Amino acid sequence: MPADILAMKGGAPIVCLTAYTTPIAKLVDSHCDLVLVGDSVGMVLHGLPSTLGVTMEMMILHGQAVARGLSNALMVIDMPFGSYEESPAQAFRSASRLMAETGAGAVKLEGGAHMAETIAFLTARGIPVQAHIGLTPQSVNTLGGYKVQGRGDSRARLVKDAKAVAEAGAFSVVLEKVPQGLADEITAMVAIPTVGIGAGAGCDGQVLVVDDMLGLFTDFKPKFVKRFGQLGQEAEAAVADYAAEVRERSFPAAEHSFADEVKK
Ligand SMILES: Nc1nc(=O)c2c([nH]1)NC[C@@H]1CN(c3ccc(C(=O)N[C@@H](CCC(=O)O)C(=O)O)cc3)CN21
Ligand SMILES: CC(C)C(=O)C(=O)O
Ligand SMILES: [Mg+2]
Repeated sequence: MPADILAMKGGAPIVCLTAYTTPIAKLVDSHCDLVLVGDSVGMVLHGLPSTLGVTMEMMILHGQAVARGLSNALMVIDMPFGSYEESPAQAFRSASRLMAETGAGAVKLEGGAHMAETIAFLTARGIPVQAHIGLTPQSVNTLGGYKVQGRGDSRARLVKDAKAVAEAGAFSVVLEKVPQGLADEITAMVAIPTVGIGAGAGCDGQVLVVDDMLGLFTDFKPKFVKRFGQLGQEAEAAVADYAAEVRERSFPAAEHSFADEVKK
């Protein structure tokens, strides 16, 4: 429940990973407090160039798949670009649909002070909201790239954003690509847990894209990613071995094949 996450403020670090499919949800469920069906799914699984092309239909399909794999962690689902920014009413229609059709326990949306009214509108109507500030990938075109946020002039604005989403009723806030000192300051200041991605070790929790931390990609490694595995390399080596064995007819072996008659 979102209330359990809120209660972890200042306590044991909140563990969060993304998941987009049932098998990965099953794998991460018992280890995580929170599992995020991120709109990063568009870039990670569908080959989109950014998260802007992700649709409600994609989020619902992946949300349903993840829900089938979870029995422990709280499922949070990203609201896709264009599904909530226009008005609180539009956000309620989209968020209620995401929750009703997937069984998610909360939604996440990008934005600070300018989304506070929407966050208050949703929470007042039974929809727990996780906010996401700092580097908000759905705004990549106005931010001018996937850059660190909150240095220099924008520092004070980020502090205001964190306060605004907390006061609006968000049960938690994701801080993405924020300098660690600023993340520490925000964490100390707001009453809700901060979940960092590229925001230092002082946050109340951490989140990563599961494919990144598994090392499934060999071509994408932002500074904030640590590869806890090398699954991409392992997978490629396995595919190469398969191809070689097919070409030399050593696979399939007798043990993978069926006799014409079963011996009595
Ligand atoms: N696989 C994956 N992991 C993510 O963390 C992630 C996604 N996809 N897609 C949605 C957003 C986009 N995010 C991104 C995308 C790119 C960078 C990146 O390229 N960072 C570079 C520097 C780029 C720059 O400064 O312009 C880095 O080294 O951190 C970081 C986060 C985070 N999210
Ligand atoms: C990286 C996390 C915070 C996210 O928003 C996503 O996966 O879409
Ligand atoms: Mg996202």
